[in-house]
Amino acid sequence: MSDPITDQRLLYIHDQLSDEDIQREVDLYGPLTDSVRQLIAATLQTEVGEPDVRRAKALVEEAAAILQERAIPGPYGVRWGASGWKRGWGNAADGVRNAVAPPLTIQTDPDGRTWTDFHLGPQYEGPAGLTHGGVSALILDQVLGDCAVAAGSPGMTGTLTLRYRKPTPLGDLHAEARFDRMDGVKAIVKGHIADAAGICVEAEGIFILPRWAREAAAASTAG
Ligand SMILES: CCCCCCCCCCCCCC(=O)SCCNC(=O)CCNC(=O)[C@H](O)C(C)(C)COP(=O)(O)OP(=O)(O)OC[C@H]1O[C@@H](n2cnc3c(N)ncnc32)[C@H](O)[C@@H]1OP(=O)(O)O
Repeated sequence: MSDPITDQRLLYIHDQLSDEDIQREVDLYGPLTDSVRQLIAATLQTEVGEPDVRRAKALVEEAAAILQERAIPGPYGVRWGASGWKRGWGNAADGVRNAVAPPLTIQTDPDGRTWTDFHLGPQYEGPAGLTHGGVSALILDQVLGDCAVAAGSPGMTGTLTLRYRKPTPLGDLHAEARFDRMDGVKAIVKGHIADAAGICVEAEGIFILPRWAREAAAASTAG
């Protein structure tokens, strides 16, 4: 039987790709992912006739078959190249190869604040015309998690508390986070999503490096 911690560790991969090779992959797969993202929105919004829907379905299936001819068997994981360039390309919030990701481009200011301006299309709808609350949670989890990383305390989300203050529209939005404090091994980070009129969702996250990773880090420092 597989052990989830071992399985997770195996997906942190140092493959030593050069920056040039990684950039080539960004240039190749980034546009493919954008095309699939367009396809997702088009699938939702199309009003063409039945023959065109059937033709589109066959073309999509053909494209999927081409891509599946050679493919990894499971998740992408997190990979590092020779220079340390980190690729979480399967990440559901900001993965370069994940068409489900909005995607977010998260910036970090010199003072440690993380932020992103992003656009949510119709595929992220919950209540009519508004952002799905779970999508807001996805975005805040990532922006707050990256803020913990920037503060030098990377970790898994232990607890994420949200307060939905007013409905979040679809369209152009902003999210940001600031490191608040450490409480033992727990990094506490606060943030929000806002539209042009102000804050829609507030969040507080507790990020914890799992025990196995803390023990590995302590062992490498001791060694
Ligand atoms: C591996 C590296 C990961 C790096 C990721 C960077 C990605 C960045 C982007 C990320 C964005 C996306 C991110 C995602 O999507 S992360 C995906 C969603 N999160 C998960 O799946 C996490 C699942 N849970 C776990 O893995 C473990 O339970 C964790 C790691 C959370 C703690 O397990 P661990 O065995 O280490 O805990 P411990 O028993 O030694 O306790 C230690 C302390 O923590 C306190 N405590 C325990 N649990 C919780 C809790 N749930 N809330 C609040 N506090 C909690 C506990 O009381 C104690 O406090 P104190 O008594 O000392 O005061």
